[in-house]
Amino acid sequence: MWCLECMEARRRRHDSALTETLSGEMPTVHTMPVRPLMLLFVALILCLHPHASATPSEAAVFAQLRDMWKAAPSVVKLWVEAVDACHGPWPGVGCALSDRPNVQTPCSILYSNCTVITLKIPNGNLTGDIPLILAGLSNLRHLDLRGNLLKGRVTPELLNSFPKLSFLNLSENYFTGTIPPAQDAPFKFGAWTKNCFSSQSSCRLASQMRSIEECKQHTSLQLQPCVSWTRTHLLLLITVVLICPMVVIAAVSTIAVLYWRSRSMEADQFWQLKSSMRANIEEPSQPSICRQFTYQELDSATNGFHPNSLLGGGTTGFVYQGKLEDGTTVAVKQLDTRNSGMLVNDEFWNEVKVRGIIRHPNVVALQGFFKGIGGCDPMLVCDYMPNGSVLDQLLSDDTFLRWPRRYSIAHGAAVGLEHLHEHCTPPIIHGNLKPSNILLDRDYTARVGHFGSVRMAKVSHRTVISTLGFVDPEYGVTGKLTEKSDVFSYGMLLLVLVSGRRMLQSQPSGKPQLLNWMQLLAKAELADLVDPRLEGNFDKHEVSLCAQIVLLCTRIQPELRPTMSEVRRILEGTMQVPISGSLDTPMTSSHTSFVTMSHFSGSFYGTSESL
Ligand SMILES: Nc1ncnc2c1ncn2[C@@H]1O[C@H](COP(=O)(O)OP(=O)(O)OP(=O)(O)O)[C@@H](O)[C@H]1O
Repeated sequence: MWCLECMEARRRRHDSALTETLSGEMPTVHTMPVRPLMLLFVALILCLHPHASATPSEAAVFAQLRDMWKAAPSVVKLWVEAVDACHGPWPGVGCALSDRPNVQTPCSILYSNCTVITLKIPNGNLTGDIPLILAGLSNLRHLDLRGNLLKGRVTPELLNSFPKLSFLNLSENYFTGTIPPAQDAPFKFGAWTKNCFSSQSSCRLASQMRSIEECKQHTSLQLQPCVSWTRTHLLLLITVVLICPMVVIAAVSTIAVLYWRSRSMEADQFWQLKSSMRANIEEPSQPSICRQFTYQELDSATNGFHPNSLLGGGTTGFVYQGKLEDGTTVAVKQLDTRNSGMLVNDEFWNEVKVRGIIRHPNVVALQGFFKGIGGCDPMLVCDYMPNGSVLDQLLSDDTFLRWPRRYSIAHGAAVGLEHLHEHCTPPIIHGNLKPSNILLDRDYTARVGHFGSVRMAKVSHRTVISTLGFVDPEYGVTGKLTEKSDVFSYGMLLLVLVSGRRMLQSQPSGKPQLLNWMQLLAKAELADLVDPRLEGNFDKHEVSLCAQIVLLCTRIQPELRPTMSEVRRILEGTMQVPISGSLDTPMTSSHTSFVTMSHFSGSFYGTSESL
């Protein structure tokens, strides 16, 4: 469009038009007598200044504009093609000298370098978009196209193509889109009224525009739907604005309070736990661990005391295996008060509660009790020992206790008894120590079980004597149980561990073999004493120690028997066996001395007469 050939063609057309004009087609006014002179003058000027006009590019722009808008009843019709835009009487076009572009000047033929600075075509019925070729009027400062039928978008790019524009009047057209933001408009003054520009939100026309209906008639106006702010919306907005912060504040405070309370509860629990621990340590008599069971609990734990749950039984009742609701396996001992002569009174239960807090690796823990309400037998609930009792192990054909395990059981039972005698306040006397009451946990660690029940229940003399062989003969005389009674029983237990089950079997006479073995002990060879099932696989030194402890523990005079801590230390090898001045036979002698190792190297002397 702006090429040189194009402009040259126009130039030629322009020259021919001028020739035509000069040959007589000028308006009537020019047919006056001065006409030849004027034409001659113009021709002379044009000869002198062949380029005395708007710039070639501007001329080309106007040529196109005239082609484009010539149909419209506007000033464009008066643009005479034969005359340059800046020199001819072109209505609506204003020019200035190129070196003084700010001052509009009638660009007479005396001046050559003119440029278009003003274009005013108001109310000219111009249609279509703003022609982009207008950008060719690079010095345009004033553009007035108001009151036409122009439409389309006035984009920032279009406005930027008039870098020198200072006044723009596009009002009373049908432009759409949004009013260009002020920062995008290079001009100082802009007039946009009575168009179809929408507001920034694009939902309605901006102020001072035409009506929407009018715009819709002349344009393809499409507005985005507006959110109409009704009163309800406003109320909602106010509510949200007011309530949201309150809700947030309430939530934050609630969380803070809950957090603070949980922290203080944790602290309370910590101090409660700490003080309860202190109470347990400082007040061992507090029955905090031993709990009272209901009959239903124990009934369902033992599957209704089903025979399949029966573990064994003794003189004071039967023992059942049970499973509590929390999954703990327990041994439930039913106390047969009717047949055993046990007196189970308040004193008994108080004692049970005290015993219930004792926890030691060599003592079977008492977990709880049932008081025997409603004609039901009272019961004691203990830790279940998976490997049963020493009695079970020795009598069983399936299991066989090797010597190291027997020695460790002897040691464990001694430690357990020592704990009851010497570390509990007041000291606890077992009163019924025997192989069925030394129980074995999963690791075959010996645990003293069912301790104290004989003493606590004040059982009849007959009941205790029924465990003949293990009971201190002194008890038969005095009816009084002491720690030394337990020491005697321990001695007998040790004898059983060394010599095996033969001791536990009864003779046809009904007398336990054990008594015979006690008689034999004094004179028997060591090898004869040891359980033949061991087949000689035992530690001779340990067996000797055990034999000496048996003799020490079974002395007829209780005060000459060792304490359980002494027994434990002898077994551990941290204490020598006390040397007596003379040989003291067990059970028979009133002599106060201890036996020596030398007694085991040969024969034992003396007999057990009293049992
Ligand atoms: N806590 C336990 N865990 C596993 N088995 C046990 C437990 N207590 C007892 N038993 C089993 O029950 C058997 C009998 O125990 P119980 O205490 O009734 O015998 P006992 O001492 O002869 O009786 P009593 O003390 O009435 O004379 C034991 O030999 C053992 O097999």
